[in-house]
Amino acid sequence: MLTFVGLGLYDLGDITLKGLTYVKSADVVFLEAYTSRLMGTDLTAMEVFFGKEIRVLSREDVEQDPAEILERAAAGRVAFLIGGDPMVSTTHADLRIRAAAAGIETSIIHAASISSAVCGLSGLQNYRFGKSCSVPFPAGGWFPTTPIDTITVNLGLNLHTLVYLDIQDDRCMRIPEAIEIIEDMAERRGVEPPALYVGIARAGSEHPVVAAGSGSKLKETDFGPPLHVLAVPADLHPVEREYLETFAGL
Ligand SMILES: C[S@@+](CC[C@H](N)C(=O)[O-])C[C@H]1O[C@@H](n2cnc3c(N)ncnc32)[C@H](O)[C@@H]1O
Repeated sequence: MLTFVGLGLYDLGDITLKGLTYVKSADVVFLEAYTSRLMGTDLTAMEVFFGKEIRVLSREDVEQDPAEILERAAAGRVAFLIGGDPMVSTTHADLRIRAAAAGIETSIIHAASISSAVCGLSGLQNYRFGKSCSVPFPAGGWFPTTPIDTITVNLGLNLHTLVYLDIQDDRCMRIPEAIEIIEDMAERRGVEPPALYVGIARAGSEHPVVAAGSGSKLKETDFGPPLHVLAVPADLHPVEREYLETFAGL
């Protein structure tokens, strides 16, 4: 049995009761911390909380060589832990398909996702979002411009864009850096950079920071520690504008 268990957004209080019950009954517990991360806890605290040893998996373990996960799931109850909701902006659909092809029973225990938390914290209406995108750290000569293309297409359709920020082993991208990169991409593509952003830090924590404004304003805003995410709004509905004025300093 392979169960994908969402951990929610910030700390150990965010897993659902269903998720907690399953993890406590699991024979093996795996954690992937490369698509998202709970910044309000750490591995040791998680092991104590669940009363289980947790094996941390790399992207290669999951996407290229999942044989061990599948073998353990064929023999017993495996909990596969993922930040947020397990199938939102991850590639774990592939692992679930592989498990099904191997005759292994699978299930998903959902949890809060950044994709819905952004709507609550910003007031941007969820049905007005277009395709989302991710801003990666530039590496060597590699400087993709896909995010600005996605934002530009969405703005042309009057749709909001959710912009995920890169997570690496030793660093998580912050809002000011992401805006700098998006503006650089816009210049390379010869398009106008977004006039308005909403930046959100530590959704799910007691004190998330939410700020709306121009690129130059948000680059000067102190959002505190990661995780950070951005939204690029399309034309604001009057209620969206009022919400941002009330809760995000627009
Ligand atoms: C690739 S998405 C994975 C989404 C996850 N499966 C979910 O449902 O929430 C991860 C990105 O979302 C953003 N993110 C996730 N959790 C966050 C949080 N609590 N606060 C702010 N941004 C967050 C960060 O930009 C992070 O790099």
